[in-house]
Amino acid sequence: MSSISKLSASGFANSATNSRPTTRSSQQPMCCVDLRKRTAGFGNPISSSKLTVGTNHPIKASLVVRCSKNDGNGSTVKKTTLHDLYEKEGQSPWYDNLCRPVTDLIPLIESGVRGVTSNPARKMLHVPTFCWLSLIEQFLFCMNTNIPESNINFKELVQSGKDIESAYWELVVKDIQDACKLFEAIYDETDGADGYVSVEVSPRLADDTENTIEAAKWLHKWVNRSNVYIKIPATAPCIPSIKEVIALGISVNVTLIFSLARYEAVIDAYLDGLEASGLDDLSRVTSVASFFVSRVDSLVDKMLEKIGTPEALDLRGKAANAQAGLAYQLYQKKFSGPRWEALVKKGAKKQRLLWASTSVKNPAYPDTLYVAPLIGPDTVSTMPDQALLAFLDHGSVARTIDSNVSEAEGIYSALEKLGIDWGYVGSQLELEGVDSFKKSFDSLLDSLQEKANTLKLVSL
Ligand SMILES: O=C(CO)[C@@H](O)[C@H](O)[C@H](O)[C@H](O)COP(=O)(O)O
Repeated sequence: MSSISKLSASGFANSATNSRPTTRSSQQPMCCVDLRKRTAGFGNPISSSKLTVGTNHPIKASLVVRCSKNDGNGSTVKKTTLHDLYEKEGQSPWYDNLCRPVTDLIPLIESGVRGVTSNPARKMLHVPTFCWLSLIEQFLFCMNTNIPESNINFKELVQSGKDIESAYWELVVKDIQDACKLFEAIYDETDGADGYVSVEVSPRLADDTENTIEAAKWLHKWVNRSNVYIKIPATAPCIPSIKEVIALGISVNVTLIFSLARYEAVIDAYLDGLEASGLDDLSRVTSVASFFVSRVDSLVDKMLEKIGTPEALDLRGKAANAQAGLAYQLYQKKFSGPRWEALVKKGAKKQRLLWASTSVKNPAYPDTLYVAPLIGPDTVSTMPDQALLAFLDHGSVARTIDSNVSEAEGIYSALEKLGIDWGYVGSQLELEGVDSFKKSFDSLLDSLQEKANTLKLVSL
């Protein structure tokens, strides 16, 4: 058996024996409200059945169609593996692609999606034929193809003299607010534990402690929704920003975490922030720690191939999930004991681990490799289109995240013995992650500027 098929057959995709007994497994899906009513007030709601950039996109289209089949249009909503994931195992499936129009999220929510993450950046899929489009790219695509692009009139913004970055934020904030409205029911039903929409501060601030704090305050105030997560990267300069922002009572999605050492610093920043906050009730300040998975394998696999021994080659495709398993152990350790119990008395909620970068980059690997082996209570898995589609189609739901801790420990130290420096892996991926987010952000602003120049010329 190849190392890869072994992985799915046993390894971290092991079927678990320690499933959490659930009190909700026999209930209906949590969010059965008529979500279409929630789009009232969007100004210019765009029907999800209409031809849009979202549904022009092949995988996104299949996902929306797949989920729409689940929409009983008034009749009972069918249960999916996403509902099972939450109800039986306590993991929240989120959608890693806040899309335009946000009404495309409705069938996904009805199919069990419980939150959404968004990126300012273009995310190149490591498959040569297409890429995901960021919100702004979708916006530009709509403008260029005469599809109603937004309720915000970009032309008017430009003509009123708005600079491009301000116009960018106007567009993004409106989408985030609309998406927040769609997830409000889940947020309310779970008393603020779930149903979040994330929006990231400018990636240009990743090495700027003070301005990240200011940007988070400004964005939080502007979006003005209880269920928004302000995304802050886990770079060394932003660790103190996270503490400060949490202390101010702002909920945070800490992103770009690639190593156990940095993850521990992130948890400490959350705990320090809660302790420093003057709030009597901490129940409304929540956080997720976004631990990236597939990118770890992409880098470590290359290093293993360079080493080239049979032992090294056999460890390909295993580093990311082994490290993630150990992160879950750390999570359990840090959110227990006297320090944590003191915060619980004031209503504090655990900072949930969120698995990000869950799409498979090596087509030889099983398509649910970064979802199925990482299932555990009080976690979130944010899945882009193809991972979500794969999991809906043939995902198996069982607690796997701690079903074989000693195997995870064994793999982690075997990799170390082979010369894989986990410190290097973490810092290299962080560097690449921050850099690519910055570059994409800059190129998006350039594209918007180009569009603005054309509009100005047209209006002269
Ligand atoms: O919000 C988050 C994590 O906080 C996610 O959107 C996260 O940025 C994405 O999962 C990653 O950027 C996707 O990474 P990848 O699949 O391109 O490696």
